[in-house]
Amino acid sequence: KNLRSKSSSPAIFWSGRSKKVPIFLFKADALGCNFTEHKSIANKYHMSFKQPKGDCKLVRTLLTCHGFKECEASSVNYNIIWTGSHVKPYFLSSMLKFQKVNHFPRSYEITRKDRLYKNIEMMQQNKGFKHFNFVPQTFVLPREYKAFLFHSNKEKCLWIVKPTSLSRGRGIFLTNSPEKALVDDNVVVCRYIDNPLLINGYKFDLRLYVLVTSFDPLIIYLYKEGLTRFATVQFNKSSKFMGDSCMHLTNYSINKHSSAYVSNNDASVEDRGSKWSLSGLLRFLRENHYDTTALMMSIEDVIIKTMISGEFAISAACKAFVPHRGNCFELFGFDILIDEKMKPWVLEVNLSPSLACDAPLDLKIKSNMISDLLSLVGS
Ligand SMILES: Nc1ncnc2c1ncn2[C@@H]1O[C@H](COP(=O)(O)OP(=O)(O)OP(=O)(O)O)[C@@H](O)[C@H]1O
Repeated sequence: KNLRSKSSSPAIFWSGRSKKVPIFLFKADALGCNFTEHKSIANKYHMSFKQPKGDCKLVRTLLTCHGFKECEASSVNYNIIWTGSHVKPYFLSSMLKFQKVNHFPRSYEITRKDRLYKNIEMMQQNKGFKHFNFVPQTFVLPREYKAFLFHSNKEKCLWIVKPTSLSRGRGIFLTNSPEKALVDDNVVVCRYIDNPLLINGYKFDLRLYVLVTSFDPLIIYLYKEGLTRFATVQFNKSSKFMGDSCMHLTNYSINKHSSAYVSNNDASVEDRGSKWSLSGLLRFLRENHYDTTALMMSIEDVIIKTMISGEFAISAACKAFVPHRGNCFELFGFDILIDEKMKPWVLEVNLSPSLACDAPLDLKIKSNMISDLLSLVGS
């Protein structure tokens, strides 16, 4: 019902979740349309830096450039639905063989912080802790406050508290006193990784793009390029600096407000300023004698294991609601922290990772990535 309630603009519809998320349906004009010319399109944007605004703008622009037309949400004659959130089961079950939607049912099993940890914890119990020890220990408060107190009293350490209802670093704080983690809001509290790998003294994390085209069998693609996001204050693990979010959080949305944020207006330079590309980072690490092949192998390993932890629930939901094997695909944004022992930690898996292009480097990486994704999904 909600999916079909019209908004003021005829082509944009709203799904009925707490956050209002636009849903776009597209129809291919030309049969056999593909995205093999995506590089020239990406370059065109790059050169003129015609910045697509908002997440769906990039997808919409790429699709319209390739002959797709946005169609009425009431249309049953569409090729692809692109939406920021899940679509309802009844909608999925009406899909025809050639139609695609950019989410799997129940993929929140890996994109919700609490569900992700519970699923990984289950794998730790069933398959051996050491094989699935790549997500920081997590408690959901107030529900698990007792268990949290028990663990935090056993071993003194730093915890990072994150409100479940907020994103982009909002409301996050560090604490070494467990009772301070109990606030009015529902939160997840995670063991703080206090030995991050540093570059020039700064903490960073990775945003990697992972496409799943099937959960049964599991088919995962890791995009070759990604983003490296730096904190803007040099790292110091002393509890004196616990309150400095520009030291401990690497979110762009937090650090962009810092006077120390260095933006990079040249997309051909990939290791300058507060945001680098993944390849810029790997080049820097290689030059400094780190084993980047081993690092990427362990990153692939944790990505695959993360997907395996949600595989059972998601493929069961697919069996129940998705009529054809190729109807669903999904792009996930993995946030990965590397510690000083070169061990990757999965901090979070983002549903509908941001496709906003605030800098030329974002545009270059994200437009190429989305073009490749659409080519792959459409082939
Ligand atoms: N367990 C941890 N140990 C060390 N640093 C962490 C940990 N968890 C989060 N961080 C830092 O805090 C930042 C924000 O955390 P996280 O991405 O989980 O929160 P968020 O506000 O939900 O962000 P997003 O907008 O990506 O959803 C991360 O980018 C990372 O720099």
